[in-house]
Amino acid sequence: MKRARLTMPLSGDSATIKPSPPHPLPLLPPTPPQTAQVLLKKPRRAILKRPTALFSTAAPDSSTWAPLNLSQSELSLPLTFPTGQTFRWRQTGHLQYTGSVGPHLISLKHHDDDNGGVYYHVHRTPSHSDAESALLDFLNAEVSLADLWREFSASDPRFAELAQQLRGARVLRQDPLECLIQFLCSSNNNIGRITKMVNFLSSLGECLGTVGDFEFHEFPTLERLAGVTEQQLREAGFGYRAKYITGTVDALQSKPGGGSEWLASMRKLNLPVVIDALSTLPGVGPKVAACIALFSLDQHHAIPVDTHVWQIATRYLLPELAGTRLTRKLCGRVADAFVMKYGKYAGWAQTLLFIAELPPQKALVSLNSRSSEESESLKGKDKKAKKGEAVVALKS
Ligand SMILES: Nc1nc2[nH]c(O)nc2c(=O)[nH]1
Repeated sequence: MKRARLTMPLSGDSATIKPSPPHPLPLLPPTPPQTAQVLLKKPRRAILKRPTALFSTAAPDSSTWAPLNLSQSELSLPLTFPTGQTFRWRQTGHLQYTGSVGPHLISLKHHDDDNGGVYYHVHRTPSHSDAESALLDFLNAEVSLADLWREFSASDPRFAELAQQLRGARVLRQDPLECLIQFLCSSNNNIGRITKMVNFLSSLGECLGTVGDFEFHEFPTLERLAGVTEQQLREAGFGYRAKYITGTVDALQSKPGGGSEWLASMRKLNLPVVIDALSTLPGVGPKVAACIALFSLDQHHAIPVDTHVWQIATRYLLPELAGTRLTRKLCGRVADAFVMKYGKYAGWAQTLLFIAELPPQKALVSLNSRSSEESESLKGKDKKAKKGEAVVALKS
C-alpha cells in the first residue's frame, strides 16, 4: 500500500468562480406535471449541459494545478467518476472532472505530458490544507490499486486481461450521507436519470460556484434535506423513491447523537452489522446497502449484487448456477464467491468487473480483444505464409 503525497503548493481560488447565494427552501418549481419526464425533459439549472473546458486543456498551469502523487494506473478519472459510484462529478474539460468534496470545490485532470498523471485544482475552499487532505481521503489514496490488482490478477486471468485494458478504476471513499442519498436514487434507475435526481437534491446544499456550464453545491445537510417534502420530490419525478428519501432523512434525524454520526460510526463495524443497520432505513435493500458500505464505509469486501453482477458471477465464478434465478439467499452466495476469489478487498475487484460491463467499457474491451484475436490470427497466417501456405486476407 502507498500513501499519495501532494507535491506542489496550491494557488488561491480560481477567478472563474461565480458563487451564488444558498437556495431558500423549498426549491421546486410550483406547477410541473407529476411524471419523471419533468425531470428528464425540463432540467433545472444545475442539470447536465454540454461540458465546456473553462481551463486550458493543454498542459496545466503549474501555478494553479498541482500534481497528485497518483499515476493514471492508480486513478483513471473516466473509469472512476462517471461509472456508477458517484453521480455528483461533472466532466468539465478534456479528461477533466469537477466536483465537491465536503465544502471544497475541486477539479481533477489527467496531464497529457506527464503519462496521464493526475493534477488537481482547488477552486474554492475554506482551507487549502484541509482541501488537500479531504481530497486524498475521498480518493482512498492510501490504497495501492497496483498492489491490489496484482493480487487479483494472479488468481484470475480474466481479471488480469481486463486490468490491462481498464487501468485505474478506483473505489472512492465518499461521505456516507451523500453516498446513501445517491444510492436511494439509484434503485431501478439508469446513470443519466440518477444524475438528474441527485443534482436536484444537491442543489439544496450551499452553492460553491460554477465551472464551465455547471453549478456545484456542497451536499446538503440532513437539516436541509428535511426541508423537501415527499410531494415535492414526486412532482420532480422521483416516483416511489420520494418516500424512501424523506423516510430515510426522518429516520436519520431521529438517531440519538445525529444521523451523520450514526452513519460514520459504521466505518468501524463489521460488514454484516453494517448491512443490517443500513437495511433498517426505508428503501435500503441488500444491493444499495452494499454500495453504501463499499463506497463510503470502508467495507472493502462488500459486494453489491444485482442482475448484472449475477450474470458476471454465473459466467465466471459460479457457473453451476447459470440459468437459475437470483434470490436473496443466492446474493449471499455470490458475495461469498467474490470474497473467496479476491479476498478482503473483493469489492474493489467487483468494481472493475462491474465497470467492464458498462456499455462504453464493454465496447472498448471487445474492440481490443477482437483486434488481439485478429493480430494473433495474422501472426499464425504469417507463419503459414513463410512456410508457403495460402494466406486469406482478413476483413477488418
Ligand atoms: N462498482 C459498482 N458500481 C455500482 N453502481 C451501481 O449502481 N451498482 C454498482 C455495482 O454493483 N458496482
